[in-house]
Amino acid sequence: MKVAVMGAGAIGCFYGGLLARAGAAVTLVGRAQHVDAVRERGLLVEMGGETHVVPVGATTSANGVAGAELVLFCVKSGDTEVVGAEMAPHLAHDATILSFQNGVDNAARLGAVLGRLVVPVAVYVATDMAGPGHVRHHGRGDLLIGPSARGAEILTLFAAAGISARVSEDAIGALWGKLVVNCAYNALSALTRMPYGRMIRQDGVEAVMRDVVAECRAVAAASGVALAPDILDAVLGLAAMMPDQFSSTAQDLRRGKPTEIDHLNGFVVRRGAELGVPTPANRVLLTLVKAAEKAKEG
Ligand SMILES: NC(=O)C1=CN([C@@H]2O[C@H](COP(=O)(O)OP(=O)(O)OC[C@H]3O[C@@H](n4cnc5c(N)ncnc54)[C@H](OP(=O)(O)O)[C@@H]3O)[C@@H](O)[C@H]2O)C=CC1
Ligand SMILES: CC(C)(CO)C(=O)C(=O)O
Repeated sequence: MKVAVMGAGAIGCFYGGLLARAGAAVTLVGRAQHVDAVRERGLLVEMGGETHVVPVGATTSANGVAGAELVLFCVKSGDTEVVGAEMAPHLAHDATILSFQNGVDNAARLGAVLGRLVVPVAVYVATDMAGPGHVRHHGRGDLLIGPSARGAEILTLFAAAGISARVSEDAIGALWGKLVVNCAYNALSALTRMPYGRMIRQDGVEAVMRDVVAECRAVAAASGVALAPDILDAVLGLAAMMPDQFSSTAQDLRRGKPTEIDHLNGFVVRRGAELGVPTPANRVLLTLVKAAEKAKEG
């Protein structure tokens, strides 16, 4: 299967790199600094104490998706519409498009831009970019993929690359579960500039997290989504599992990059307003992160 990765960052380089290493024909579409490095010496995939040098196609142009049967869509949530529109004219009519993004509505939003089905994927991994064309794996890697006509073929491709994946009717439900975790941790870690272990021990923080989760539950229920009954325990337990982790929102803010907060707490606030469900705790976190994004602009 010919594969294209739209958005060669931490997620795109990791999964694109694993597929290419297993022999798939992969093209990464990314920014010039990554594309230049990959063309010069291959993609570096650092995992399990080893660094693999993976030869893989790379381009800065959205026409890199042309002819791909499978497209992994890996840009941040705020870029979905713009990047979707860039790649739309180049897509094969029968390409299968997988949204490898956090947030619960990226596949639907991209599908609206492209006028076709986009398959949601819940991505359970921790990766980051260590430098140009150099991705680093920190844990997990398994995928829950929504149904598509090519589901079996995709699983075979991923299995050959050592990627653990399964097809599920409930990928969106799984993304809601991730959303609740993100709503509870991302903004608070960004605003306190603390990793989860320290953050949750601060006075009042756990109580705020409980309020955030309760609001997410109410919005999910009003949306017809049943979250796991033990979601609160799972959320609170994550701090002990990842005590040194800073949220991606904290990392984005520190680097002066736009965060995905509009698609995390922001999504819950918007959906709550549509459904008449109050979301004051999520709204405060959203407002403070949006204001903090502006702080660097002076
Ligand atoms: N990293 C992780 O461990 C996990 C991430 N996710 C989710 O995966 C998604 C992707 O995250 P992640 O990979 O970390 O993000 P990154 O920012 O590392 O990767 C996205 C890349 O796409 C690039 N890009 C944006 N627009 C274009 C364009 N028009 N043409 C070419 N390249 C473009 C970005 O460049 P630029 O920054 O210059 O715009 C960036 O390099 C997010 O929704 C995230 O929440 C989910 C699970 C874990
Ligand atoms: C799971 C969590 C909260 C881990 O940091 C994450 O997805 C993020 O930082 O965006």
